[in-house]
Amino acid sequence: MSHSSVMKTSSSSDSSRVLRWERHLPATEALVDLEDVSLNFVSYFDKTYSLKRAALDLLLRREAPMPTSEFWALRGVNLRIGKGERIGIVGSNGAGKSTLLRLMARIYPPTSGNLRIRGTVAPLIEMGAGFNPELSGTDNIMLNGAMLGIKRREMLEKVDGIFAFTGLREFADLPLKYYSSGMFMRLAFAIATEIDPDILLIDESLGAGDAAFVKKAKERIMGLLDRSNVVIIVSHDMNALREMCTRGIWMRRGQVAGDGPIDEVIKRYMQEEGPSPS
Ligand SMILES: Nc1ncnc2c1ncn2[C@@H]1O[C@H](COP(=O)(O)OP(=O)(O)OP(=O)(O)O)[C@@H](O)[C@H]1O
Repeated sequence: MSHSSVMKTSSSSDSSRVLRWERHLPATEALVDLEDVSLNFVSYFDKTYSLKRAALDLLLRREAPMPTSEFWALRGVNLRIGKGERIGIVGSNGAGKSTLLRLMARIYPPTSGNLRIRGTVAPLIEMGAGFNPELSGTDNIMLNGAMLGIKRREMLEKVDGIFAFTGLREFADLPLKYYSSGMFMRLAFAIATEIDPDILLIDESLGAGDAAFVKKAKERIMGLLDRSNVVIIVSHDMNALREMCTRGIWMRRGQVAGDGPIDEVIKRYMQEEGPSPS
């Protein structure tokens, strides 16, 4: 990569240190470019609104309460990701990691800021999205291909390779609802990687397979990198992230608290938010 990088520590508004990797990747070279992106979830349920109160409101012909709570799951996120980068996203529960991935998959639009994604995106995000439990394995492969914008003929040529990689050929005609979660995960992973996306988004799912499959999956991710694809992984498995990623992004309360070499970011994250030694 042509851009240079410098590690810096600065102070954020909540006075905790923010680790930044000053990157000089021009916007034209970025496959993923987030500029001051924020995302707000509005809850349409007032949690204190009980059945009793609803009945009273109805009886007294009072207006039901308007949606009250809103929550910023992402705040002012700036990120630029270039070809060949393998990103590991770390952070505590609820920090915004999965939301960030869903935003990059264009499942959620940003509430404010700019999001630019260039190239094909294969999201391995949640088991279920893009799959139909009533259809066979083969039909689900075709369905996913259609959703990812792959031509039917092109996808048909990939079916064999997908079953070879997963070892699930004998289950090709079985409806997906009879697959175990491990089998399902294999299929989803094989589809997402077989189409050779420019950007592969993975949420935790790597941990779900048996050891042999996890090894094969890691090799495939490394192969994607050789072809300069971008791989972005959300995981709580620090060892897997150290092994597979080059750059770490640490999310804290919806904000980027650290961005830099994976080892450095994990070290700082564990120091500040990791389990305290007993
Ligand atoms: N669809 C939604 N509607 C409302 N709030 C949501 C929605 N999705 C996520 N959130 C909230 O946004 C915050 C960030 O959630 P997110 O799933 O991104 O966290 P995470 O860092 O991936 O956590 P974990 O490690 O537990 O998976 C959480 O407080 C969560 O409750």
